[in-house]
Amino acid sequence: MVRVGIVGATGYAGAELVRILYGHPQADLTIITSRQYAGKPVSSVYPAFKNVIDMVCQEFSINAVCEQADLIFTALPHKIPMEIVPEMVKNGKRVIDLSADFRFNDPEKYKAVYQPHTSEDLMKKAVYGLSEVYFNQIRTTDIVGNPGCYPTSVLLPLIPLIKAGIIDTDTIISDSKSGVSGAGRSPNIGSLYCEASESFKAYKAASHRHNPEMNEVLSCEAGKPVNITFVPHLVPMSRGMLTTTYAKLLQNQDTSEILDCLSRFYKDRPFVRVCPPGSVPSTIHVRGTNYCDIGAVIDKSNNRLILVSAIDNLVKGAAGQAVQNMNIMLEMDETLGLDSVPYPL
Ligand SMILES: NC(=O)C1=CN([C@@H]2O[C@H](COP(=O)(O)OP(=O)(O)OC[C@H]3O[C@@H](n4cnc5c(N)ncnc54)[C@H](OP(=O)(O)O)[C@@H]3O)[C@@H](O)[C@H]2O)C=CC1
Ligand SMILES: CC(=O)N[C@@H](CCC(=O)OP(=O)(O)O)C(=O)O
Repeated sequence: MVRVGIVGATGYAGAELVRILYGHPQADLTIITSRQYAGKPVSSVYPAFKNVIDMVCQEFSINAVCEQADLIFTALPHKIPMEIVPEMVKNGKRVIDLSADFRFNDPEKYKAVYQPHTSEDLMKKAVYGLSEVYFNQIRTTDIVGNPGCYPTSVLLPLIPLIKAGIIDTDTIISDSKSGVSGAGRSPNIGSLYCEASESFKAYKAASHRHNPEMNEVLSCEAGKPVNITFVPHLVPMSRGMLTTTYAKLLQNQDTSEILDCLSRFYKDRPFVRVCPPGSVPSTIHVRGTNYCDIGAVIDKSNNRLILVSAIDNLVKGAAGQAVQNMNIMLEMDETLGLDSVPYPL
């Protein structure tokens, strides 16, 4: 059993961590923190947990968290984890951070998107937690920068094909649609029912903060600079993310060669499911699960590949992938705590 703690347990990603870790057979959830709900049971914030998880939230303190947990999840807004995670690591703790603070390798890139980093050394040591791709590095690290939800859905279909030299990396366009929980639980006008329901909008076209995160990883995998065009959209559903990616093929491959390449790359990875020829994924089929479903179609008239990937932004896009990373770090079965049977609809 490993003692685990969650800092920021009452946000959407934190609550999803509570749900998954509470049911994890090898994790003992010992401490959950929140400033607003300190002293209150998490079930008073999320009534679905009533009589199941009535654990009380504590005020955050480094000492309390380090005393009570050996592996810590931080599910806080960007820019806060870099102030507290170094102290946790100094105390010998292993940390999985869900924010962007430990995702980048290059401090200048982090600074360009967020602000100057206050813990550059640790940032450089951290491993990017895209579980299927960085499995071996995750096993031995003390600090994981869990990927953003959009990057997870964009990178998983692209990386095998880039590594195989199948697509022209100068022609990549990704178009993602996210459920509203992607914006977190803090009140903001864009998440209001009247603003988000019965509407479907693009935002931050070619200027979203996840674009540099994707570019850094893709450039590293391609061994040359890759700059993709990325446009996120908000769709009126609470959770789920669908990404459609377009890229020119370098040769005249057919769909079965693309699907074979993806299937080979992910053959030992239980959470990536490659769709059969002629079908593409839907968010409903991954809802509440840690799966990333991927489908491929070729537009023969343009020799253009179309990849469609679906994840649940709160699970594979955040808490589920974080627990998958914990399993990998602790050399446990990757699927522990994440293997419940998906809802059929
Ligand atoms: N939502 C999603 O789909 C995804 C989220 N993430 C990342 O996960 C992290 C959490 O996101 P999400 O759950 O959506 O956000 P929420 O806004 O829903 O939750 C944020 C949490 O952090 C706590 N918090 C807020 N401000 C502070 C502060 N100044 N100091 C300490 N604690 C604070 C809040 O609790 P309290 O105010 O009570 O302390 C709350 O528990 C973010 O870094 C986000 O980028 C990553 C991928 C997907
Ligand atoms: C729908 C929506 O608003 N999504 C968020 C991104 C989701 C996310 O949590 O990304 P980080 O982990 O990098 O914060 C946004 O566009 O800002």
